[in-house]
Amino acid sequence: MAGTIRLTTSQALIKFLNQQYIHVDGEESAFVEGIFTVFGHGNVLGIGQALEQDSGHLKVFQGKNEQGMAHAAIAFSKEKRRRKIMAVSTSAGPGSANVVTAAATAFANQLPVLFLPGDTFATRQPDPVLQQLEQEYSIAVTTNDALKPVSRYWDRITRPEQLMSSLLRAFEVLTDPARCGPVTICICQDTAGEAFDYDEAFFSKRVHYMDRLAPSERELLAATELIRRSRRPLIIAGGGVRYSGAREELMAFSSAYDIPIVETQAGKSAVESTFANNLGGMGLTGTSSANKAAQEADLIIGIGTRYSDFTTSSKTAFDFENTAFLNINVSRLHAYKLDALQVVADAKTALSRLHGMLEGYRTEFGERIGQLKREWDGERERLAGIVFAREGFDPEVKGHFTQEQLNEYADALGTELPQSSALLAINEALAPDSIIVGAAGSLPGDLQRAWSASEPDTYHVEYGYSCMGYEISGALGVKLAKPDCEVYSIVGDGSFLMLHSELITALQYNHKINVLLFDNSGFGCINNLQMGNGGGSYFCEFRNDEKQIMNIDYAKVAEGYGAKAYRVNTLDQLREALADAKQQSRSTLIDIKVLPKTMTDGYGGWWNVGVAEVSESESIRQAHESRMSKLQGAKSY
Ligand SMILES: Cc1ncc(C[n+]2csc(CCOP(=O)(O)OP(=O)(O)O)c2C)c(N)n1
Ligand SMILES: O=C1C[C@@H](O)[C@H](O)[C@@H](O)C1=O
Ligand SMILES: [Mg+2]
Repeated sequence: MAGTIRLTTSQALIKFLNQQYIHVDGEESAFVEGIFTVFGHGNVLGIGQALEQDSGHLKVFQGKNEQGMAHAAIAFSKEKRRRKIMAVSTSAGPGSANVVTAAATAFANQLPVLFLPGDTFATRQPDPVLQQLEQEYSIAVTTNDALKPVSRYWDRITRPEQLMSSLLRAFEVLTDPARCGPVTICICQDTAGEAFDYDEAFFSKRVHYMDRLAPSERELLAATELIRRSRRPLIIAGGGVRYSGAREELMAFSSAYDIPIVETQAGKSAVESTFANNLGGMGLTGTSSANKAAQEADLIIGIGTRYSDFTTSSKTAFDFENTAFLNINVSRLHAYKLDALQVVADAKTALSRLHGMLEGYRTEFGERIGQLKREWDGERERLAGIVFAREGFDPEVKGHFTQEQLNEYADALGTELPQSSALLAINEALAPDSIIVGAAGSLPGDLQRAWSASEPDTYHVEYGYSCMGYEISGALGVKLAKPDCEVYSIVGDGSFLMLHSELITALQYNHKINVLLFDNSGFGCINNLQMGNGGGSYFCEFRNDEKQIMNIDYAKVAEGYGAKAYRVNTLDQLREALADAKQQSRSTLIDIKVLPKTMTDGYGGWWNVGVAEVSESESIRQAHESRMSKLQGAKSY
């Protein structure tokens, strides 16, 4: 037997993390980049001590909020195509409770992150230790059990030697493209400092091979037969296309056979928006062109998509009677959806294999693709040119606010800027290789429809969980992954207020991010949702007890942190601020006051939401009826 080495559990953990490598397409690199920490009594004396003694190549970051730093870790692995991760170390109790939301975000998006929350004492000697729940039905239940449903692998370390088998399971999951996601290893706070004679072999360099899963001959033959039978197949490009790095194969496949492409939020910018066959966003927040193409299609080829309700317009986006589905996905769970023919395989490999088998085939879309694309380009131009007027203004979201109410907003916020024009002006001004980051509110809808990503992999919107607060933390994670790119967080005022603490971390460590804050003084998209379904405007506008609209000086908040800040009420000011922000070496925030109801809306999508079945309001009763009638045409599972 090889020798042993005496280490604490935490020292062994850090030593092991330093020895994990990943191998993809012949390239090998270290898998764990670093570790975010907020120290408390549950981790500072264990993991804190181990890092202080010898962190190896791991970069150590001090987070400001556990959820925020975990979101940065998620964004990092998303940007690195799941081929490099960050670990997240928290204290016990509230520190670990704070990462439940982030673990759920990582879970829904299938992004690998290693969570290392502290836990109660294994010996139970001091029970109840500070922050212990003392659950009556079981002393073994701690806050960390709340992480079980949002972890792909979960374990609790109560003895130092358990760490070895636990970490092997953890890294097997973290490096599997079909099952990866958040992995949680809770470490009891006494165990964290306890020593053990570890087998030295445990710390040898380990290489995890992320081999590309190839389709079987049976799958390929069935898929080509299905495509050949189809006259109008349509590709939905999901996140899997980006994780697989299948841009070239997808473009070649689409061009060779004239197959239009539509994009999900996660798949957007897998192929640049300017590509002739790319019809843009699909579904509820999609373009009219993509949604029309989906209705006209007789075969949907879903590549690396999990078919969320936003993508399928709650299963109304297709002519289900006459449309077949072909799913290419590394995950069997997703490949099985919508009764599809399943090709359980890596996107890049599957596309290149299929390409060679379809000689002579061509779809009937022909000129229709260019026609649909031009149609949307025209609509984009209209959106960019919208100008507010004090009289007779017809906002994109219609019939909710009167002209007087819109004027009241214009006065209170001192602005006449429509959201869509501001966003498109930003799109025009930013360097094409800038990366934009978003997650929640009305902005992801505008972005999926109207943002032109003229370079691949420049669009980073977390919409698997659409978690408010991801936008700024996520921008930090993206910057850490791509330090040479200019990174822009596109965030609503509601999301900003919910969580922006990692802006301080970005300032602290000099990782420049730019925050583009769209302030419409409210939870705008939810206000649209309630009013669009027959309700009133109820607790979604930011008004005080006197019903006055709140006007918060967010630029001042950012200045307080040390960021360079700008106040913007016109397109000219916006362009100037963007130009100046680009010259800065420190993080910036542009406080853009925009009018409510001026985000994009419509374009053929539909969302099945829980409208009240009985109500005193006629408009709500109508909304319920219209939902029921829409559901008649929806696929029921
Ligand atoms: C953590 C979290 N809580 C609640 C929601 C539900 N939600 C979605 S969007 C939204 C309001 C967003 O407001 P804001 O960021 O100002 O964007 P706007 O819609 O006004 O553009 C809320 C409350 C969410 N997505 N995430
Ligand atoms: O409830 C929601 C509605 C969506 O419009 C929004 O983008 C998303 O953040 C959400 O949670
Ligand atoms: Mg808002």
